[in-house]
Amino acid sequence: MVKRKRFTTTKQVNNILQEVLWKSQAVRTCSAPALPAGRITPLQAVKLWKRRFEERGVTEPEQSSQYIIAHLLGAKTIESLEQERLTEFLSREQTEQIWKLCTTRLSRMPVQYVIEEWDFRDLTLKMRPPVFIPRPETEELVELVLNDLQMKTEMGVPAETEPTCLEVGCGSGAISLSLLKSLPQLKGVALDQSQDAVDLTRENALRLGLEDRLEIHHIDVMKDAETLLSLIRPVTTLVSNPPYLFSEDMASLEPEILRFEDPAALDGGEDGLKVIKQILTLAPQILSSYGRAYLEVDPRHPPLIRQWVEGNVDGLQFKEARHDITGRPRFCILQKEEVKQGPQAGSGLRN
Ligand SMILES: C[S@@+](CC[C@H](N)C(=O)[O-])C[C@H]1O[C@@H](n2cnc3c(N)ncnc32)[C@H](O)[C@@H]1O
Repeated sequence: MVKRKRFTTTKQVNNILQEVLWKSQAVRTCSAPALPAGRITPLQAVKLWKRRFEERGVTEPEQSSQYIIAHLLGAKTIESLEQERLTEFLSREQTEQIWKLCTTRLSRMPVQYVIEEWDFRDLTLKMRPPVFIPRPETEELVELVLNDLQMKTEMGVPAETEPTCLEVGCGSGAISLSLLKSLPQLKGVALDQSQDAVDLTRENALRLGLEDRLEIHHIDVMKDAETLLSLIRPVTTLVSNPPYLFSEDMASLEPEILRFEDPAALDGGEDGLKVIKQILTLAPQILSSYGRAYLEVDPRHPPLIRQWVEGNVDGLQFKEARHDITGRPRFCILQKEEVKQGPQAGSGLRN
């Protein structure tokens, strides 16, 4: 399968210098560069826009130009197009479309929003600002959950514990929809505090024909915990890529993120743990016995989470931290344990 790859791999890129450059070049209004006088080929357009992006300090100039032009030619990548296609003249309408979308990219809108779709594992998802654009490391989180769930299935899970999943903070639906696509027996519930995210997850579920196995709710876990607990039955899997950036790091995000993505999707408060702590507090009530929670986190988080859970949450055990392909501890796995009978059994947060 031809797949587009995200070029920026982390949420957090210090790009202050580029922001200064961008401002000093006074391209805030992003006036549309003039259309070429004569006819040009896709390859010439790629080159021309790569140069223009470079001149204006747009990140990933070559990939941006290539993805936009490939998209307008009905392909995912330039490499997947035949040489003939790349060297024949574009029509006037095609050229105008390329100019329009590339000019939008000059405003620093991420390419994923410009072309209105992106690939996540084997899915192509609709993308719309300000809903969070899925990152490559989250594909690793899905892989981790799938491996665990597949292992359980192979070991013969009893019928009464058919796999069910709750995702907190579904965004575009990337995680839930990937899990459902790979596991036909899985049913899921996805929620988000953002109505835009809820709408986009619903749209993506419909496009992929997965809507019958995914319940989607507009819920803020910080404010509507009771509504959530009254809505769902205990699930075997709780998964989340929550907002986990430390607030102080928000200002150094690249302009693509700062200007277009919902800050509530990224900002995890002073220590990046605001939403994570709430999810873990609720986890013992959300999970069925021995059900597991899988979280994507900042590399500084795993020891803090372990310590906090041990001191504050009954009935939940920190199992392990897993590393991403770059070797950084980015995923936490926790498991619901049976609590010995007592006044606080299964109640989540300790008093
Ligand atoms: C980092 S994004 C992840 C989106 C998607 N799961 C993905 O991996 O592409 C975090 C998501 O959590 C949502 N979120 C943030 N705070 C929340 C809260 N208190 N309750 C529910 N969802 C929340 C945001 O709206 C955002 O969609």
